[in-house]
Amino acid sequence: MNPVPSHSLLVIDDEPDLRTLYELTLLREGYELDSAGSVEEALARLAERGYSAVITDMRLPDGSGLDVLAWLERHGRPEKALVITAFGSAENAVEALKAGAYDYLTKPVDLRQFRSVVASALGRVGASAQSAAVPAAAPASARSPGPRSPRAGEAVSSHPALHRLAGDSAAMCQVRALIEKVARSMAPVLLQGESGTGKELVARAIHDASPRSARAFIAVNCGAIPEQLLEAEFFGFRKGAFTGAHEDREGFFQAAHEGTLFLDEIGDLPLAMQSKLLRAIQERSVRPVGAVAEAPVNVRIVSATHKDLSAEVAAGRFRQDLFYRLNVIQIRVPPLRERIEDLEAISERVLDRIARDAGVSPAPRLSAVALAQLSRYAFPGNVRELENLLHRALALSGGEVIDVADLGLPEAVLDESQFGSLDMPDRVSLPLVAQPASEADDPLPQDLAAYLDEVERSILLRSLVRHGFNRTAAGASLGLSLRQMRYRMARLGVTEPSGSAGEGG
Ligand SMILES: Nc1ncnc2c1ncn2[C@@H]1O[C@H](COP(=O)(O)OP(=O)(O)OP(=O)(O)O)[C@@H](O)[C@H]1O
Repeated sequence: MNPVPSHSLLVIDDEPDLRTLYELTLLREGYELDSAGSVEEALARLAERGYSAVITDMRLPDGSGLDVLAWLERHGRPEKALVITAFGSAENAVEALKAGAYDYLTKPVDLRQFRSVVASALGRVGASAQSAAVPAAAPASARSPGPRSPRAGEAVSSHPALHRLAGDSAAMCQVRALIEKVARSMAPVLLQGESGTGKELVARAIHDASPRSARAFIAVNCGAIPEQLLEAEFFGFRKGAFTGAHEDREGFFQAAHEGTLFLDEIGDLPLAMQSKLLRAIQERSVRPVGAVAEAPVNVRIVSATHKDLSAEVAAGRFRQDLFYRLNVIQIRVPPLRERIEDLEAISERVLDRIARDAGVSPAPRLSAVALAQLSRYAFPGNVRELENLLHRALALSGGEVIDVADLGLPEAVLDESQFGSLDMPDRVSLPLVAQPASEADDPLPQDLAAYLDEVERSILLRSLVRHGFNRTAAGASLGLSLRQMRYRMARLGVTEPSGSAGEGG
């Protein structure tokens, strides 16, 4: 292998023998090296210069590897951090990953794995890992040392991969910010969310925004594989391992080598397979069925479930130690009804896609009334159900505009109380403008709509003032959701003074 002197590393360990071992291993790979024996020494070196990556032991005489991670984080440093933890201390590994470590290794350190993890941290994908089982080699992705993670309050520069997730609700923005943050590390991610919410799309975005994007993203639906085939599918098999095994075949792990393995419906994995998966994750190596030796693999695991996995653990259906390994970082993908303000953007995106696939141009649009009706539907099947509904509606409409009739949503399935209609008759203003009997002869407004608008505007303003311009609270006091409140304010041109509470809690 060609030396790559441009990569510089800082190795932190208080045991001189181990330091020497790491140094010899890494020097042979062509890296430039510095070493330190304590937190204090490490921070002094880091204050002097930057490195491509830092490799630190967890336990140090004057502190812990986490202190080094915290310093890097505090100073917005771009170095990737690898942490070496004592064997069996999963808590430490999890803590390190949560603190921003790129990856961890357990003692005693397997040198082949060590080289491979360092290469992966430096973006030298494939540099020193075994490659027999690797699918078509792709060029190593160039590493650009960006910030370690977005600081609080800092705008997240969004990666193109994130644009596939339509919607700008607060919940969706948070999901995108988390994806961007976790994409850089090796930490396992657990996606939790109802069926059809977009978990696979999120998993793909994590992969595409990560340094592994040039390698494979392998998606596996754990619930769809017959139990007796699981081991062969996950780890591959050797020719002759069982009847019908006419040739060697790689499994999901080998196919995802140096890439990402997405384990969908992980809660459906039988207990026996859970043990084997845990072992593969801990050992970072797999043994194909019928093989004698294990082969190292470098795979990032993203898993997903619609189940409450901690309840599954409590019920004895899911291994606690595996849950612990998979759930280092959790991202909740909320149901569509909790971010109904995303409906328009997602519908547009879906209609564009359907039209493109069908070769139709321009893409059809939802009429305002159709959108209002959709927003009153709870979407138990989430975005996937919306997609199916739009497919059907498009076929029925046959034109450029999809209207209420094309949606085929019976009134009985629409929920006014929770989701509210944008076009509903005004429940607030009508009773309030009813005049007392003594005023029965007062002149009637010449423009009823404008008159009612004025009444509504004044009520909205009074309630906003009373609630310090907190739109959520003001809306709630009038029996309106935040979305309805926003719509009415926009329609009537009611604005809030700058610096006010806005949406509030
Ligand atoms: N924010 C979004 N913007 C655009 N399309 C989306 C969005 N979220 C989901 N989709 C689309 O909705 C469909 C369902 O998404 P996906 O398969 O990722 O959901 P899932 O949560 O993994 O479902 P399941 O749990 O059933 O496997 C996909 O076609 C996906 O492209």
